[in-house]
Amino acid sequence: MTTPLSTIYMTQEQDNDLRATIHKRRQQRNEVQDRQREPKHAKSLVSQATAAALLADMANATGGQENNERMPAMEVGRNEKVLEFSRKMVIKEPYFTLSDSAEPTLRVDHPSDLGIEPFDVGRDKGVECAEKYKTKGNIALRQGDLADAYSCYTQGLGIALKSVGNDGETHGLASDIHRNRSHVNLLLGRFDEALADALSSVTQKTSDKARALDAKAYFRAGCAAYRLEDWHKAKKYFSFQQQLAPDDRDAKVHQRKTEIRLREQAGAGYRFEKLKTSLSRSHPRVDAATYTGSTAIAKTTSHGQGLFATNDIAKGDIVLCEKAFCIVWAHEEAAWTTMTLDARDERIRAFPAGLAKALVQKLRNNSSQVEKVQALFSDHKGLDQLVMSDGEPVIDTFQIHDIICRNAFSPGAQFGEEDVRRASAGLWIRASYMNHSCVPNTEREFIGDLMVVRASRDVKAGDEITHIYDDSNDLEKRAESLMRTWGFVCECPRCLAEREDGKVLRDQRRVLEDRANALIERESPVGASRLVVRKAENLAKAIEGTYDAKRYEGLPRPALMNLERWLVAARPPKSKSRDI
Ligand SMILES: C[S@@+](CC[C@H](N)C(=O)[O-])C[C@H]1O[C@@H](n2cnc3c(N)ncnc32)[C@H](O)[C@@H]1O
Repeated sequence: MTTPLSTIYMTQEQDNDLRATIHKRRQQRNEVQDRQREPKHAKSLVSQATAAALLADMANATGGQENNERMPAMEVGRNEKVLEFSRKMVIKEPYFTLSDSAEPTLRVDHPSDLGIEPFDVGRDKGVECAEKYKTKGNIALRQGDLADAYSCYTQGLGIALKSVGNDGETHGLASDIHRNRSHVNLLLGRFDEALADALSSVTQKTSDKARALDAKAYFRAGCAAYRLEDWHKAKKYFSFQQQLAPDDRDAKVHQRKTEIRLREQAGAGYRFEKLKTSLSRSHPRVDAATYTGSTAIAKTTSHGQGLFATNDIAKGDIVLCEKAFCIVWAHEEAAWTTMTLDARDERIRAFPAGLAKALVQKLRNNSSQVEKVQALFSDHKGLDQLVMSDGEPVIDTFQIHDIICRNAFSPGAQFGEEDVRRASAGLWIRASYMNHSCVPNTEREFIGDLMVVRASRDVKAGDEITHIYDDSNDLEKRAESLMRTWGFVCECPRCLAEREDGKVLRDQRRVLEDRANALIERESPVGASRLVVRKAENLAKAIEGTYDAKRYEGLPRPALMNLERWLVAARPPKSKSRDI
């Protein structure tokens, strides 16, 4: 990435302040940790516990607050209320604890530790009960309460499915609920289940009504597959929809869109200009497929896995185009940076916590996507296969933290100013396999969340595809950043040559480069006087002189690049030079 995502440079004073705060917090937490907690058994709470009562109870038990004072609803991140007071919560192995600022807190270690008491629809049994849940779900959906709608449909479905086979009516009811829940799942971003629900709802009956409902189900299946970027499946389901509802315009539009995605996936047909014009602050994500190009993931000799060219790629050609797996833009509500102190090396780093949250949520919602993220490089090994618990994938958030630190990219400030506190960050899975080189063979640009990687020189089949993680010309700064953010020492030919130069020569080159940059900034190349051009030429010669011809054979001379560009623009064409 051009700007390392998780490296922040602070003054010594800021660093000390932050460390002091963290150590104070740790101490406070250690002090309160030994205080007696009030463990309570779940059963003693559940019977009468609404969230409000539970929280008030907790406040009394731990904080000694007044009876009428209620704890605020549990906070996650920034004042985000996740417990609703209208619902009954059940907490497995509940216990109260004190936060690091000694506030009474309810501790839940995993989302599956928190259950929501089912809605009660009265004494009805069987089909009537399922019907009531369906109606309640429909009302919740109309009111935009997706969580309640989901919960009602799920309960209704559980009952309806048990009655399948007894009579056709009940089967129809299960289909209806599956179809409705598929819609809710699409809205909730739960695409795996949306797809499964949609397909389960298909009746294959031949009445007009049944065909219309099946068309709707296939539409939802197509949309879910589209969002999972499974274009072949999406095309199949949209075509089933079209067969059942030939006049449906939506089906045609989606079918056409999916065909465009398939062409993009095959590498024939990105319309970059159109994609650029489709972007805005409110629509910062492109509707496009990923093209993995002539690339394959394989083991490198010394730095884990890498990306390799499977064909020759000419300079300027596309190596790969990848849509972000998950991205949070700086201007979005979800953007949020935290400072983390890594216990492994005691370093403080800025971390895109908003991206971590969005990624964990996406994975929890779609277990089919978990393993390809877990397979990405991280120091904290975590889980290497999908583990399910209570129907949900287990996500090791420490592993996700590490994966983000090592693999996330910054797509640049495409929609306004950014700073370290609110910076755009995303995860591109295929591109994550590209290792670093200070003499890379690719360069990249972003169109919204589409990363376009092109060859910056000719690449031969079998070559490793690399990009530059930190493009500083200063060896020390670059090495520090590569170690701090990605944990390795670069052994590329450029680093070896610069190390061999020694500090004195490198410093000398840097002074000359600074002078060259100052000249470039001061003087426009257009109409520059001969004196200034001569000065620039002398500087270029001096910089060139710091590069040992043998040591730098075949290597770029980055300290010269800006000045050379300036000289090309400044040197007057031959016809004019006669006039001077
Ligand atoms: C984004 S991942 C690259 C893919 C990774 N090699 C893998 O096995 O999946 C970044 C990590 O790869 C390793 N890496 C990348 N470039 C390297 C290089 N030039 N030399 C040594 N290790 C490198 C470092 O461990 C770094 O943290």
